[in-house]
Amino acid sequence: MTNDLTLDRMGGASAGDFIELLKPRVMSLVVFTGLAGVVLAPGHIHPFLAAVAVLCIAVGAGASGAINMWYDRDIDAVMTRTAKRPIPSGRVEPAEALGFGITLSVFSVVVMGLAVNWAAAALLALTIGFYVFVYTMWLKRRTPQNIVIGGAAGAFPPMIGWAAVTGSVDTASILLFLLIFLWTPPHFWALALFRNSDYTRAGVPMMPVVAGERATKRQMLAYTLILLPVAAAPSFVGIAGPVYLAVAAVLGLMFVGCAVRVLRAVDDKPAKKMFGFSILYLFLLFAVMMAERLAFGGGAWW
Ligand code: HEM
Ligand SMILES: CC(C)=CCC/C(C)=C/CC/C(C)=C/COP(=O)(O)OP(=O)(O)O
Repeated sequence: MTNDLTLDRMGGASAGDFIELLKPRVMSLVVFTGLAGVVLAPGHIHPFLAAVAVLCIAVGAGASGAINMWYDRDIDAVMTRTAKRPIPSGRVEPAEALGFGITLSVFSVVVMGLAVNWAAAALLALTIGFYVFVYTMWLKRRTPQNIVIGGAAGAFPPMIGWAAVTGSVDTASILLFLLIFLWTPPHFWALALFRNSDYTRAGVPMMPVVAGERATKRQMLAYTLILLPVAAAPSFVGIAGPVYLAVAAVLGLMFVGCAVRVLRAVDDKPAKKMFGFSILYLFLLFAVMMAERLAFGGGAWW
């Protein structure tokens, strides 16, 4: 027996390789926003069921990441950032990854349905399907709007968490969806700007490849500006209060500042900084929303 994951072989691949298929770093923030949906929703859920719901979101998100890696194995092999992934580097067979992803997808949806409710399960299934079929298989290789439309997949988790508590979709949960939906283009295009050569080599029509750097940067600025009122809105529909509003305003202006610096930049540095800040921005917004809710209770006091 050994604890070393690399020695813990499963049909030629290590357990660590299968964990890598779940895209754990990207999915951590997805799970965090899903947890926020659970915390912010009105009503009560048993803490054990809340944990099951968040776990199902985590497993479903990871599973769809594994299917994405199966489908994208050809382009992942030619991009520097992704070439060392388990499938292109030959550590995991494509069929193994696909089977792993499908099994975990079905498992996450069925457990969510049986243990929590079928509204949350249906939304989870929709999200997995959106990431796999709409983003990965349909849009990613066809249009520079791939991540604008496909980005909806990453925006669903708070709605899934919310539905786990309420069994429904509400205006407030749609607002949380909208916040992530509008955040995704500046988040991703910041990365695409400094990974432009990867996407060009792989023939993926990301916005900087197709429309050029200048047009991409202008659109990023537009999205950060639209985000300002949308990110403030939770304080006006009862799911956040004045502390969140102040934080959203400051972080929102900083995000706009990042976009302005990217627009003026002659090198990659500001884009790299903006990508890092985008993750901190979304994490802090949802953290403060949750903290304020847990500290002060419902939105009626606002
Ligand atoms: C269509 C939408 C999205 C696209 C195309 C996208 C794309 C990417 C890419 C390509 C990376 C680099 C990953 C790597 O280096 O392996 C990344 C990183 C990241 N993304 Fe996104 N993303 C999207 C939406 C989201 C959403 C919705 C979240 C969470 C709410 C998210 C959270 C993260 C995080 C936390 C990282 C950093 C991972 C690390 O530490 O390396 N992304 N994203
Ligand atoms: C079920 C559930 C909750 C799903 C969440 C889905 C989700 C997080 C979607 C976000 C989209 C995402 C991480 C795209 C990565 O782009 P890519 O796949 O083009 O990135 P890559 O080049 O790194 O493979």
